[in-house]
Amino acid sequence: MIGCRITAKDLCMRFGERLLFNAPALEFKQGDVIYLEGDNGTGKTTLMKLLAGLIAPTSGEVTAANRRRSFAQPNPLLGYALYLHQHPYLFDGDVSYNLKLAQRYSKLAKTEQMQRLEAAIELSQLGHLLQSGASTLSGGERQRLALARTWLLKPQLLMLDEPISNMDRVSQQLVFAMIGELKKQGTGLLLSSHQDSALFGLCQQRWLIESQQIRVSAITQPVAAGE
Ligand SMILES: Nc1ncnc2c1ncn2[C@@H]1O[C@H](COP(=O)(O)OP(=O)(O)OP(=O)(O)O)[C@@H](O)[C@H]1O
Repeated sequence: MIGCRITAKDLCMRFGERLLFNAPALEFKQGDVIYLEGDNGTGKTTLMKLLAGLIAPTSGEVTAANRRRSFAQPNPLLGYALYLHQHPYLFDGDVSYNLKLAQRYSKLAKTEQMQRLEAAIELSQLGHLLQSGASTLSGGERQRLALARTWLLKPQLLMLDEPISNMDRVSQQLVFAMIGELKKQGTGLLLSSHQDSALFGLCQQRWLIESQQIRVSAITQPVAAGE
C-alpha cells in the first residue's frame, strides 16, 4: 500500500501574461520534510494552493496517489493534504470551541483523540487561554491554535505557509517543537519561508523558487554530537 503522495508533472503557473513558475517534476509524500524557499512574491503560497487542489495550474498535472476523480470526489486533491494559511481562519468562539470543532473531523479512535487534545494544548501552551475568545488572541497565539487544531487530525501530508514568520521567540519555539513532533510521527511536511529560518534544520529537501523555476535539491544535515 502506497502512503499519501502528491505528484506534479510539467507544472506551469501563469497569472495572465505573467509566468510565475515552471516545474517539470515534484513529489511530496509521507515522511518528506521539505523546505520551500523563495523571495516574496515568487509563488510559494500559489504552489501550496495548487498542491492542495484549491486552484488549478495553467498547464500540467497534479495528482494524488490512491485517489480517483469520481462523482462523489470531483477534485481528488481537496482534503488530501492539509494546507495552513499564513493568516489562519479561526471560528467565532473560544479556544476550547475551536479545538473541539476540529476534533469532530478526526478519524482517530476516541482514546487517541483525547490524548492528542491533551498533547496539543500542552505543546501549544494554550491551557490558560481555553476560555478566551479566539478573536482576542495575539498573532502568535492564533497561529499556535491553528496548528494545534491541525495537530488533532494527525495529518498525513501538511503544508504550512510561513509557520514561524512574525512570531516572538517563545511562539517560534513552540511551533518549531510541534512541527518536530509531527515529523517524528511521519507526517509529510512542506514548510515555506521567504527568509533564513530554523525550520531548515528539520528538512531533508529544498524546493527553491528562483527565476521562475522550482529547483529541487537534497539537504544534508550535519550530524549532531553523540548521534
Ligand atoms: N489570483 C491571483 N491573480 C493574480 N495574481 C496573483 C494571484 N494570486 C497571486 N498572485 C500574484 O502571484 C505572485 C505570487 O504570489 P504568492 O502569494 O504565491 O507568493 P509568495 O511567494 O507566497 O509570497 P510571500 O513570500 O510574500 O508570501 C504575487 O505577485 C501575487 O500578487
